[in-house]
Amino acid sequence: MGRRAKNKQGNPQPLPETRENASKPSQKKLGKRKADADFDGGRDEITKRPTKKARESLPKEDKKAGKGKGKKVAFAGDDASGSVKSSKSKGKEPVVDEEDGWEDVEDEEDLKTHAKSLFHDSDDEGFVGDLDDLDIEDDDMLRGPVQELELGSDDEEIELAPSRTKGKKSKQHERPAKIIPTGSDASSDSDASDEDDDGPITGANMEARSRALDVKSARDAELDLLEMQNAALAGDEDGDFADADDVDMDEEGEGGDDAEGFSLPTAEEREEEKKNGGPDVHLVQRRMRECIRVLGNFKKFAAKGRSRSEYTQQLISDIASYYGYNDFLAEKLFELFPVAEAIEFFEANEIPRPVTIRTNTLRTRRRDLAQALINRGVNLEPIGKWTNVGLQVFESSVPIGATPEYLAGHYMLQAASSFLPVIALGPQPGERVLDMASAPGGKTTHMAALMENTGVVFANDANKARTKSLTANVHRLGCKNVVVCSYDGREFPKVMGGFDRVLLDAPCSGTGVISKDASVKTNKSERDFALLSHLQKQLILCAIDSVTPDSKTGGYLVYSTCSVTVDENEAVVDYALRKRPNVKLVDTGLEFGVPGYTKYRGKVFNEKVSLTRRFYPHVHNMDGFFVAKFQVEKRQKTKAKADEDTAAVQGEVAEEQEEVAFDSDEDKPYLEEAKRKRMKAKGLRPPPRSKPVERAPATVSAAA
Ligand SMILES: C[S@@+](CC[C@H](N)C(=O)[O-])C[C@H]1O[C@@H](n2cnc3c(N)ncnc32)[C@H](O)[C@@H]1O
Repeated sequence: MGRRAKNKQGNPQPLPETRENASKPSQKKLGKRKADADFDGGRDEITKRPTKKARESLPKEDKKAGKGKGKKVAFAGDDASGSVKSSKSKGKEPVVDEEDGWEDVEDEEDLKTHAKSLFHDSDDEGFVGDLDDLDIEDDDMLRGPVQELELGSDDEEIELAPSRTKGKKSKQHERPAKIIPTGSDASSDSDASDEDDDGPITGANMEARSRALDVKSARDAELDLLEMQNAALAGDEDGDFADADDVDMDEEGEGGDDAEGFSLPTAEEREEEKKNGGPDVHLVQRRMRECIRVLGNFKKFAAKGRSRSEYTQQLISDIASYYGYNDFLAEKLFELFPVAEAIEFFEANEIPRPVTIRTNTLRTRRRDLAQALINRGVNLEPIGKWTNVGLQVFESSVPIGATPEYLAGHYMLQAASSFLPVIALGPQPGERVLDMASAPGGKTTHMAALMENTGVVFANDANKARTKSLTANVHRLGCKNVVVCSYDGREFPKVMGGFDRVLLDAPCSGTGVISKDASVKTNKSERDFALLSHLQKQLILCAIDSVTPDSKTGGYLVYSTCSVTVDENEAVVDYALRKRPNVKLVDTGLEFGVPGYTKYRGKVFNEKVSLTRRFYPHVHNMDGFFVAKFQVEKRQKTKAKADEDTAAVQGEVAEEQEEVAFDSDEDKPYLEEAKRKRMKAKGLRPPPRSKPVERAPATVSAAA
């Protein structure tokens, strides 16, 4: 049985035709795609890239266009015909009226908002960097994200230069689609939905209609995805996707119609290609198109004697080469989706996500902040109805990370996806809360604000260096209920426990934030994922044990990552459910998001794992993210047994041989070394090493 036989896939669609108005290609390309910049005209005009602003609007509109028979798969070079927002009336003072949300942020042509988008790196997320973070010789064992945008020296990354393109025509009409308009948007925005049916587009209704389209396309995208997943899970052979992956992968083609001149390369030809420095980018694009077409209807289009797995392998190899991933990660991510959707995911990773800020309600109100920033020439709008503190920044004539409002702590530069775990956790005033892996503090400060500076938030991070930026943010934002500490999360609840709520925003691979950190494409190996999953499993048990089931107001844990892999998400959650019978998954309370997998490539998880939520760049126009919410109840066993259990976390994880073939002996030196570092950091003298630490060879076998 071939690799993808278990996952049925949606109908791959033909790639789009050449678009007449393809924009001039950007010079900033990855790997093979660089070649596109030099390519001009003809039928390969598809290889040109649209401008960045235009590309920002791609995912949703693509998704929309992708529905039904006319569905297309757009590659990076395709023209972006995303949802477009147009300017509103001119010549008025910009006014923000929070009551009505969006409509009241008037777009001013003369607000100097013509700059191209200035923000490429706006996230605070991710354990980005390789698993050398677990390398004891590297003094940064528990390193977190590369991008720490909200603080101190990290702020350099967002000290963005003001626009130099003042006087140019406004790009307001090129605004990217709003971030995940939700059902509540749709229902509350009656103007938009009413006008969606008929009537001419006018200056007055354009904004509302555009928004309604956003709402619809985001909903469609989620529904598409659900539909595809359900079809795959149900083995619905009559469904739209029946002819994709439900056929035995090793089945041979019957000799369908290859597109003119196309044939899969033989093993020798591939070798030859490699010798010559890899395939030509245009050949790769063409081959990807063809493989997608064939995999969409294998019986009809496959060449005689060629198997499904040959096409799949070729496609994955071409994806890796085209988008610049290592083969392992390209395959791992490809496997998450039906074929056509996988391409959308990879495409979305080439496009920066919208820049968003979170109003610090300890210092200001969103409407006041919006007004202040608009007056400085920032072009912004509320993010959506699902958050009453988020603002999406489209353009700015000032560096958004250095405004007086920023320095005064009126806002945090924070990815929209980062709001989600905090919303799900819902910390209450007066509670005792733990943020187990908190630096640089985006979520800590959000929690402090929701708690109205009452109660206490223990903001912990194992990486002491990173707690500096955490502390700086806590101060800047005026959080008075935060205690910063630096323990390995696996030491909880021994160091302290009894929390009403715990957030474990776990160190992860960062596969959800590839658009911000392209290094993830190449620096993650199979072993890295095994190590991370292992660490996450250890941390989640300790996080659970830190929650007091006696809490009068809470008793909750939220587990989140900015990764989309199943090993780091559903597998960890499922593990926790198995190891801690006193916890149950509850609804996250989030209005959108795709349910977590309950079955994945032969693994079957607890059915309640469907209560977890996945967020994708190509569906929600936000970073890839995962959120699970647990309720912790009283244990049925004695306290002594419970303590024993906590101490045995490492052993328990190692027992999970069927999940992750992790060698506990191998792990010991790492833990020992971590302990030595912690002691050193505390000014204590660590005991001598018991044996030299070496990296053991990878022992992990493919999860599938
Ligand atoms: C995804 S980042 C956290 C981002 C943070 N929650 C925020 O919103 O700003 C993961 C963090 O986990 C920390 N970390 C890694 N291993 C840890 C461990 N064993 N215990 C506690 N923290 C750890 C990293 O230093 C990193 O700062």
